[in-house]
Amino acid sequence: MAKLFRAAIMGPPGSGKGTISERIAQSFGLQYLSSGHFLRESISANTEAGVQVKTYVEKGMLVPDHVMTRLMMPRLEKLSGQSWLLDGFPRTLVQAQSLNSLYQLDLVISLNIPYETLKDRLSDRWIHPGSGRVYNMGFNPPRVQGKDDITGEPLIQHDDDKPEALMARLRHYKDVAKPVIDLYKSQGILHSFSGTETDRIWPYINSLLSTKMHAQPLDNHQSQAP
Ligand SMILES: Nc1nc2c(ncn2[C@@H]2O[C@H](COP(=O)(O)OP(=O)(O)O)[C@@H](O)[C@H]2O)c(=O)[nH]1
Ligand SMILES: Nc1ncnc2c1ncn2[C@@H]1O[C@H](COP(=O)(O)OP(=O)(O)O)[C@@H](O)[C@H]1O
Repeated sequence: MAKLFRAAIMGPPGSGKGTISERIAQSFGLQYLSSGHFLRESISANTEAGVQVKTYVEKGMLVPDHVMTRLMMPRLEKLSGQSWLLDGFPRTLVQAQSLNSLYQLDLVISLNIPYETLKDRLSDRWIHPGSGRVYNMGFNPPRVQGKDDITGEPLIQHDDDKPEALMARLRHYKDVAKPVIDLYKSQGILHSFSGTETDRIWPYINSLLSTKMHAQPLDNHQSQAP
């Protein structure tokens, strides 16, 4: 059996993390964990964590590090025998250090997408709040306008995806992400991809993952016959 593979994807809001993660999960069988999805799930289930994080998420502010770590770690522990891909976590240096103390990542993907592209995409982004499924009216529209493909429920737009909130969000993202990116660069596991179209970036990510996952040394303990 191949060794476990652990990856994270980083990039500003709208850079295509969710879209690319879905392709990675499908093509390579990694478990996909999205911090934003877990947060929204806790909020709609009205759990203790959900009550704690609601105001931050609604205002587009970062949830405090210790709350985020407490939300994510148990979910990673449950996946102890599996390969996974993290989206949206770690977002700060403190979160990255907490993660590092428990798991060594094999690969971090960083997406660099021009501001104008992000602005256009997010103003066209519609979400199914129950599942986190993401649509774009030009790129991947729902089958029926304004309705989720699976449940038929209405789609919504996040207030913080509107252009007036976006510039501040992107600036903030850059400030917070820089030390995290530097950390992963210094560990030699950071791979950056630039471009304006997911479909053009995807083949490079696909080929990187194929190489990296096949290059993983076999785990002798698990591969030996009993
Ligand atoms: N026009 C266009 N839209 C895209 C492309 N890639 C992703 N999107 C859309 O852009 C929005 C942001 O993508 P998403 O994966 O949610 O980004 P995230 O915020 O980084 O997770 C969504 O509405 C996607 O459907 C692309 O190459 N072109
Ligand atoms: N790792 C994190 N640390 C702190 N807050 C987070 C984290 N991940 C998500 N959030 C919160 O959840 C919101 C939605 O996150 P996400 O779905 O990743 O959207 P986006 O990529 O559009 O920022 C963020 O605006 C922030 O409030």
